[in-house]
Amino acid sequence: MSATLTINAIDLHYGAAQALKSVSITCKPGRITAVLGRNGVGKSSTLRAITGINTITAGDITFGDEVLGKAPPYRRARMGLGYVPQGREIFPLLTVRENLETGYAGLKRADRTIPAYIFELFPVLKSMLGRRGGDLSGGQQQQLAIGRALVTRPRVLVLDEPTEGIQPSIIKDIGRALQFLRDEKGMTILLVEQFLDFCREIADDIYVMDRGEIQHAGVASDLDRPDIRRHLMV
Ligand SMILES: Nc1ncnc2c1ncn2[C@@H]1O[C@H](COP(=O)(O)OP(=O)(O)OP(=O)(O)O)[C@@H](O)[C@H]1O
Repeated sequence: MSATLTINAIDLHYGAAQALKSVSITCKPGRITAVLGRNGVGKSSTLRAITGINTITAGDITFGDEVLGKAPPYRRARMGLGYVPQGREIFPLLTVRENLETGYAGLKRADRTIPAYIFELFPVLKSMLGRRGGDLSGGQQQQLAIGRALVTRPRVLVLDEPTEGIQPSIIKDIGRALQFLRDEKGMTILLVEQFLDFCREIADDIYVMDRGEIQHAGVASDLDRPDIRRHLMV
């Protein structure tokens, strides 16, 4: 069921400005891959290229043995790409249940249920099903955004800075949830992060970006190396 996500030498431009230069990343099933780097180095652009929100100008992205090509975001979601955007983008006026149900759009009628394991990972969502999304704390909204992505039955889960602005106890819950998805569901997980300790703890493979390029590809323990940390210092 799971699939390898391969980003192969992609470029991305905003007008004349080049944001990504020949970026290559391989995300394997049952592993957590983290992309690290300072503000503005191209991390979110990489994720938006994967989801199809932004169009690449060179290279290709494959999902299993399918080339994504020009597939629009909704088709990528149907192929099994789950996305948790930066800033969460939950619907503030919809209830928690309705937010989760927005994940049904690409599913066959028979699959339109909320898998029970989502409430085991994030019990707060069950107790707040009738509350409006906008009434939740930032951390609860992040759990909701992850839950909504899981409703779509992803094979690959892509998360943009899931710990940003979140309190430590909820960061721990999110870390445990990602480890569960990796270990028990064999999911392919790619996350962009600036929080090094979080990556050191839960990531398997890491990529360090600087100025639109991958500067280092390795394993999480490389984050202890001074030459790698140098790329990450503000
Ligand atoms: N829509 C856009 N139009 C023009 N330039 C953009 C756009 N989005 C991003 N950029 C530029 O592209 C570069 C990479 O931005 P990107 O958001 O991918 O970086 P990032 O590493 O995710 O940073 P952050 O952590 O701040 O989100 C930056 O120079 C940024 O200013």
